[in-house]
Amino acid sequence: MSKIPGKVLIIDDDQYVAISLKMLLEEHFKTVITEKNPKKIPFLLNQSNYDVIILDMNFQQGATSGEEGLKWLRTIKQSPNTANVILITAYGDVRVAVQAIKEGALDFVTKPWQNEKLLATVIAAYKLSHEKKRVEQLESQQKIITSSIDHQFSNIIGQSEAMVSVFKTIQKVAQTNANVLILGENGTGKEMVARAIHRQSDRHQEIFIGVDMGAIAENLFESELFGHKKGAFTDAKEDRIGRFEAANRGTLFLDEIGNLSLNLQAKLLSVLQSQVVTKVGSNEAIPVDARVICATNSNIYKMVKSQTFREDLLYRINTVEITLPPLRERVDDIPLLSAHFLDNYCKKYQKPKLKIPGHVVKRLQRYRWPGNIRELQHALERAVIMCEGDTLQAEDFTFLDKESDEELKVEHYNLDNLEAWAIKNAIKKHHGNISHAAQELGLSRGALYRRMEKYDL
Ligand SMILES: Nc1ncnc2c1ncn2[C@@H]1O[C@H](COP(=O)(O)OP(=O)(O)OP(=O)(O)O)[C@@H](O)[C@H]1O
Repeated sequence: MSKIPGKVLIIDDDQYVAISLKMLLEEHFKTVITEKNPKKIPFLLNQSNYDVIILDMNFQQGATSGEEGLKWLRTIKQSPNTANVILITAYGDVRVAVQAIKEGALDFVTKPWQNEKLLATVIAAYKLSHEKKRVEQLESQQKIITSSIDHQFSNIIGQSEAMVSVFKTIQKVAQTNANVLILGENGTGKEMVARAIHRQSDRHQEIFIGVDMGAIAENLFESELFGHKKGAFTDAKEDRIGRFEAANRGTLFLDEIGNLSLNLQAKLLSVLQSQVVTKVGSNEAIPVDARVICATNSNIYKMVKSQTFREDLLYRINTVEITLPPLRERVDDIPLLSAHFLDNYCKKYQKPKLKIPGHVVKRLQRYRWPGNIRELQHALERAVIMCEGDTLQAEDFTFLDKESDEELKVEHYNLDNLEAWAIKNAIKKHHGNISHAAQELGLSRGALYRRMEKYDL
C-alpha cells in the first residue's frame, strides 16, 4: 500500500506515547516527526509545512489543566502554517475540549486511544488540510488568471464625447448591483466595459465569468449555465456546477444575449427573477448572487418588435443601458487608440518606438472599420510586424488599398483564397456581425475568429 504523502508532527513529552504514535502513523504516512519539547514548535513550524500536528495538552509535571496545550495551539494557529491540530490528553475534560475546538483545533482525542479511531481522525485531518491547500492554491491561481486577463482589458481608451459619457456611466453603475445591458457592434469594447464595471465594483475581489451565449449548443445550455448532477445525461460523468454558481459573489457576463432561442430566454428569465438555479437532474434550488451584465450586437429592440426576444427579459436585463458607438462614429478616438496599440505592439515585438504620420492617421479615420476596435488593434499589430523603417506607411495597412476591391481574384483555385474571400464577404454582408456571418458560413464564432486571424482579416 503506498503511503499518504503527508507530514505529521507529534508533540508529546511522554516518549512512550510519541513512539507508539509514530509507529502507528508511519505505516500510513510518508513523514512522521516527533518532538518532546513544545518550545521547539516555532522553530519546527519555520522549518517545514505540516499537514497534521498531534499536540499533547499538558507538559509540565503534574499539570492537568490543558492550559499549556491551548497556549501552543494558539502559537500554531497564529503561524502561517496551515496544519490541522489534533489535541491529545489523558484528562478528558469537556470544558477544555470545547475551548480547544473554539481556538481552532480540529479534534480532541483522549489517552489511551484506539488505534483505528485515531488513525481515521489523522487521515481525515490530512485530507482536510490537503483540500484547504488546494482551495488556497486554486484561489491564488484564479487571482493570477483574472488579473492577467484583466490586464488586457484594463485600459479603456477614448476621449470622444460618446466615450466620456460611457466612462461616467461605468463609474455610477459600478457602485450598484443593477443589471446592465451593453449594446454595440462587434469589437466596440463591450467586454472591456463589462470588466471595467466589475473592477470598479465591490465585487472586484471575486471572479468575473464571461459566457458567449452564441457558442453554447441549445441542448447544453442548462447544464452549462446551471450545472448538472452526475448521471443526469449520458455525458454527465460527475457533478458539475454551472456558470451562475461559479460566478457567485462575482460578476457574470452574458455576451451575445440576442442569440438565445425563445425557449432558453424563458429559462434565463426564470433564474434572473428567482435568483436560484436548479442543476439538471436535481430538485434542489441553489441561491446565487451573481451580478449580471449582458451584451449584444443585435438590434434587441427590433427583436422585441419581431417577437424574437422576450420583452420581459429585456426589461429584466436593461436596468442601465450602455451603447458603444461603432468606431467610424467616433473617429476622434482613432489617433489615441492607434498610439496606444502602436506603443503596446512595439513593446511586444521589441521594436524601437515607431511613428505614425498624420496623413496615415487621417486615412485610418476615413476607413469604415467593420470590425471596430478589434480590427484597428489587429491592423496596428500587423503594421508593426511588417514595418521596415521607423515610420508606419499607408502601405503597412494593406486593407486601405483593397477597400473597394472586393471581387474574388482567383489566379489559382486555392482553397485558402476561397475561404478567406467567403469569410470577408460574409462579414461584410452582415455589416460586421460576426455571429450572423458565422451562422451563414456554418462555423462557430470561435472558429470564425480563428480563421479571421489566420487570414489576417
Ligand atoms: N476603448 C478601448 N480602448 C482600448 N482597447 C479597446 C477599447 N475597446 C476595445 N478594445 C480592444 O478591442 C478588442 C475587442 O474588445 P471587446 O472584446 O471588449 O469587444 P466586444 O464588443 O466585446 O467584441 P465582441 O462583440 O466581438 O465580443 C479587445 O482586444 C479590447 O482590448
